[in-house]
Amino acid sequence: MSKPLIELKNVSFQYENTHALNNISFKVDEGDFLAIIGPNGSGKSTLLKLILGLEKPTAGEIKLFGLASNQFRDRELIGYVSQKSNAFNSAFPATVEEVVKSGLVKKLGFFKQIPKDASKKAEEVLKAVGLENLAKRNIGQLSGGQQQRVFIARALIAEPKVLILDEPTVGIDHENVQSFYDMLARLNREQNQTIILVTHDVDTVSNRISHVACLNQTIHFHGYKEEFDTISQDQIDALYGHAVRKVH
Ligand SMILES: Nc1ncnc2c1ncn2[C@@H]1O[C@H](COP(=O)(O)OP(=O)(O)OP(=O)(O)O)[C@@H](O)[C@H]1O
Repeated sequence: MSKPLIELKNVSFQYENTHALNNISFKVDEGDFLAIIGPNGSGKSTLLKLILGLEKPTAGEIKLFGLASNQFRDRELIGYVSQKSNAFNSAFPATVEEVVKSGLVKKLGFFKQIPKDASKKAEEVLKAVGLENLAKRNIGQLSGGQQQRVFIARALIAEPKVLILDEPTVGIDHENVQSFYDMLARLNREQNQTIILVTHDVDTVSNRISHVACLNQTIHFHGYKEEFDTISQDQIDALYGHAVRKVH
């Protein structure tokens, strides 16, 4: 069997005054679409920071592509889109295509030339996120939801094995949230793109994901989405208050 792409074993993390994560263990295999859910302050962003190597665990072990996190060098294999990406004003002087191509800089290094087939690759990833007709448009003239798709395309052009998204639908209206998650589900299904998604939209996203992790300092549930469906709303309320709604 192939190695998990990401594996956490008994990971804990402490900020100076806050014990943010306690004894977290789970793994992500190729092709998984994992939603991490939990109330505000439950440690979701901290967990992503640890996976991205921006913070080191206080205890426990993180393995990326079978290697201990501190020995892992191919950081471009992990694409990341933060929750505040969609913040260009209408005068920002770059086209959608240019923003997407800038995603190659991380992969190639700052001084390498952008390859000749970059435009073709940009076209492919823009198609994957459903924005092929907006390549020449100024980025600032796109809606928040469209800008967020551009940032996903920008991450995808570097061909990451894992795509990590931190609350990507913040500020996007309900209708566009649906089609945004459809787009992610297509990437996962048709291109076997492994996705880790931090979200509060568990009801909207639940029929598109393969796994769920419920986090509140520690992992209260991790498993297949079908198992998650068997947990009652009362049990979820006990853990999260009313922060998480499950709708079948
Ligand atoms: N840089 C920091 N220094 C000290 N404490 C921090 C820092 N960042 C986060 N914390 C604390 O760690 C805990 C977890 O925060 P984190 O941002 O990971 O939660 P979250 O689940 O992502 O929250 P939200 O849903 O509000 O984004 C919180 O108690 C928070 O106040």
